[in-house]
Amino acid sequence: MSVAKFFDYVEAHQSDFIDRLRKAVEIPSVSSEAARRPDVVRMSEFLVSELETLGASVETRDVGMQKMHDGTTLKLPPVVLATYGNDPAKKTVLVYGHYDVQPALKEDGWNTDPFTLVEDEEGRLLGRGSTDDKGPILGWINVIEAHKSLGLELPVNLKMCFEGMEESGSEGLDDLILLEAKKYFADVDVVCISDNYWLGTTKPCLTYGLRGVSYFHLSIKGPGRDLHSGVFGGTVHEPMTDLFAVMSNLVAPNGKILIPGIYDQVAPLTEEEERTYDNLAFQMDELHSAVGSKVNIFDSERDILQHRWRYPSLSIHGVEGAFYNAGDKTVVPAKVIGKFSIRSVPDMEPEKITELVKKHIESEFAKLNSKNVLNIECSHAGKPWFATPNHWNYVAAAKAVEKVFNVKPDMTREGGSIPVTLSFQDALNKNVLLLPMGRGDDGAHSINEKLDRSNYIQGIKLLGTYLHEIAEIKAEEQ
Ligand SMILES: C[C@H](N)C(=O)N[C@@H](Cc1c[nH]cn1)C(=O)O
Ligand SMILES: [Zn+2]
Ligand SMILES: [Zn+2]
Repeated sequence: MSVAKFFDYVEAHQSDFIDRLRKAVEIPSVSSEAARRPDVVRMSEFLVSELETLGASVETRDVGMQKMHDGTTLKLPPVVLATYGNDPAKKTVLVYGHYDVQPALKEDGWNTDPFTLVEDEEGRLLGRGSTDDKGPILGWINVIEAHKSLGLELPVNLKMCFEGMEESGSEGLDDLILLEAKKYFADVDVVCISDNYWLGTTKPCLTYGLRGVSYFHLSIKGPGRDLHSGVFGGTVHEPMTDLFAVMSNLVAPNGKILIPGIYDQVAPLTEEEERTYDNLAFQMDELHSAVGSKVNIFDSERDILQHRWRYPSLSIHGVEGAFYNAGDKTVVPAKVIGKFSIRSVPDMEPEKITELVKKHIESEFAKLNSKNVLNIECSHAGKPWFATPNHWNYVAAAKAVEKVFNVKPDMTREGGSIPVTLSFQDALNKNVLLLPMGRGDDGAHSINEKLDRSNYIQGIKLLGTYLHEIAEIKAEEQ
């Protein structure tokens, strides 16, 4: 079938699709904040309603309770499972996305309210979740709408799995995938996830690798309450001083991780892998514009990509319990929790990472001779993922990119993490493809997150065309 009618529909309904994204961005579905949990649930209800209106069969799955760090529990948001089409003669494509978002406050430096979708004069659709991952999720829904309105059958059966905890470790989802592998997901042929970004700003890509992530909470407590630094400073072991001493020995300013043994598990770089970095559409100035300055550690594009994709990194994120407001409060915080994470790569194992981190931190803390109490916990961990990109799933996606963008896609890996990717690959034993919608400078997790109007609209065409190309794959190509 020619996709021309579908393309025309998408072009003509841009405003409707942007309105749908506007409604989604208005729901502040921040999974990491307990107070926002009702909004995360509201976001799931929004998706259910959109999908049901379009005639999909939808169910929500309760995935249990989340144990919070203070010992309380909180109900996890539901996983939305939906099916559109159920023809045994067609292939079945499972698509995954997440409807939760990272936190965002105007005071963080946003130019506009993060939970109001604003289109600027350059066609950038600004708002939290626009690119990560509400735009792509709605992309699939828009594809269904276009086909339904045009009276066209989808060329495949579409199964959807949308979760609300991806930004907080995908709690509960692995168990559901294992439970449903031979039931709800039994007839899945291939998996497609749109939840990452082009390498730069101009060329689409298909992605076949992700780093894993292990997130740590390092707490140090001592005094029974916050103290006056004038009265007690110099006379007590201060948790914040201990925390800074320990945390300053995690990573060097040049990015080298200081935890002994951490690089021992990293797979060596082969000549074959080295060649995959040749001719990628990635320029230093694109990195500078995505970062917002020229603070790159490495001077070559190749080194930058290798340190983003195939070497581990350690980032320090923040300190809970520390004084951080404007002004000069002279407090000694009684308990502080340092937050950091390690992006892991093949062949690193989360259990080994945690063991090495704990050993190193305990030994650094012991050197301080402090009477404070230290506790270190891994709050969530996901493994790195790697797929073979010559599967027909990738062939279909590459053809779709050529039809929509008139260019062959770059084949990339990604520095971020989507732990469920590996869960689907292992539990269903099916090929998984990452098919990004947004650009490398979208600012996911940052201030002023955006999705360009053209990426949203062309992205809808891409997702729809990919489904058509999957249907076109001949038996001998499989
Ligand atoms: C790549 C994806 N869009 C994403 O942002 N993933 C998150 C997942 C995560 C894990 N812990 C917290 N968030 C990421 O890579 O940070
Ligand atoms: Zn994210
Ligand atoms: Zn995401």
